[in-house]
Amino acid sequence: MTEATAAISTEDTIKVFADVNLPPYFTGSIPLSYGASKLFYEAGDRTEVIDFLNAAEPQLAALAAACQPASFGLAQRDVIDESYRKALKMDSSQFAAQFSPLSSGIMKGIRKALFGNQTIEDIKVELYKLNVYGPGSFFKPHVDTPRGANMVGSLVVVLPTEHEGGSLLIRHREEEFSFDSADAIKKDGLRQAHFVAFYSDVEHEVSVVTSGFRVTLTYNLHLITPNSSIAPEPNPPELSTAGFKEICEGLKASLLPLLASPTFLPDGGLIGFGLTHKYPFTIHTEISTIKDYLKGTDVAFAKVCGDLGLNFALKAAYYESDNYSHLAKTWILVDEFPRFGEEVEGGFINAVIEKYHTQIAFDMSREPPRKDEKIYEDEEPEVHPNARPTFWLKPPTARNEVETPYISYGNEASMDYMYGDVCLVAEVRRKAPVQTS
Ligand SMILES: O=C(O)CCC(=O)C(=O)O
Ligand SMILES: [Fe+2]
Repeated sequence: MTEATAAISTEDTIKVFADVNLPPYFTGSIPLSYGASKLFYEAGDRTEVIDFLNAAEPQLAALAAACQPASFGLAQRDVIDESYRKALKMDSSQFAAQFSPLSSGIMKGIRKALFGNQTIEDIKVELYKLNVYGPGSFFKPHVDTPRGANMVGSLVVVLPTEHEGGSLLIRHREEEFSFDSADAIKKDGLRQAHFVAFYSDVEHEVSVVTSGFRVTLTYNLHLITPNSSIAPEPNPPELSTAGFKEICEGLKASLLPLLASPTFLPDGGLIGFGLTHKYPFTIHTEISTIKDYLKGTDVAFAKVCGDLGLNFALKAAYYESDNYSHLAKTWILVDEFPRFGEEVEGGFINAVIEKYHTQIAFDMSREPPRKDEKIYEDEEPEVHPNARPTFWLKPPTARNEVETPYISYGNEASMDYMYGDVCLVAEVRRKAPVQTS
């Protein structure tokens, strides 16, 4: 490298570094969809509601009347000084807003635009106050008082009300940015909230509101790092988690000796668990995705299988329903809900076995037929040649029953239904016996 190019590139690089300047704010608008526009607040001993998609002057005046004068931080104290800040505030304990920066997607934008998804685990948003700026209100230039060591920024959401003035001015590195939310709100027909998020070190002010009411929700943005003093989520009470752990331990303690016993499924087989809870799905749902939704004891079954190193999966289980129940020993277990566009010949079960990847389970856990029960020769349970011996440790519950319609073929084609149940099935493997010749 020659000296000249080295000198030029150094200068260039220095210039690039000197000029780099990311905006210190993130702004945008968000439609206040149905259900996100209402705010409930305490007014004396009454609870009032205001809908920001339809807020007339008297309702805004009533909201203002329920507020208190807004203070600001000066030398570690909260002071009220109307020559510096003339505005009204309501503490977050006094109101509930349906609007949420999380469900509206604003937080996703803030994380991306202002915090670059670096090593930051998360940015927590905390509702701070509601502010009402009536005619003549303003807030002179200031930097927000840090509320906690991890506070990294503020989010201001201006709700769609008719007003003039009240621009938010942001200053950073001799640059000024102005957000005339009043104008923007008017332009989109009072349907959208406008927001600005900015870093904690950024100076800002609110210019004088000349008419109407400017209503804002303000939020603190906190940085959550592994070492931060703010816990991302409070730890749950001891009891609730201990219960789950104990259940898993109990299940494991009873399953382990069974698996270790040489007489239990000596050549391997399947163990099944009927689900305790009901899950929302249709025959178009991919069965494996239901795993993510398991609750309560159902998660416990899955966890125990996982901990014991058993392969397990959710399956749709069907049995021939026209057998007497004590003969219904053969189940078929399928990874997806069977669907037939074509006519089904030779019975549903056989058609599923033919068309889908199916495990055939021979139920070992049912009582054998009683001695005094009359069994006809042709009712004897037939064991399918590929059937695997199976124990239902908890029988299918029909709680997650799926109705599978199909056209059965007979003298006349007719519509038939099979009922299956979603359950958890785990594989019990035994070492293959040593071959002797
Ligand atoms: O209402 C606004 O636009 C910002 C108010 C503000 O700066 C504050 O509450 O600290
Ligand atoms: Fe501020």
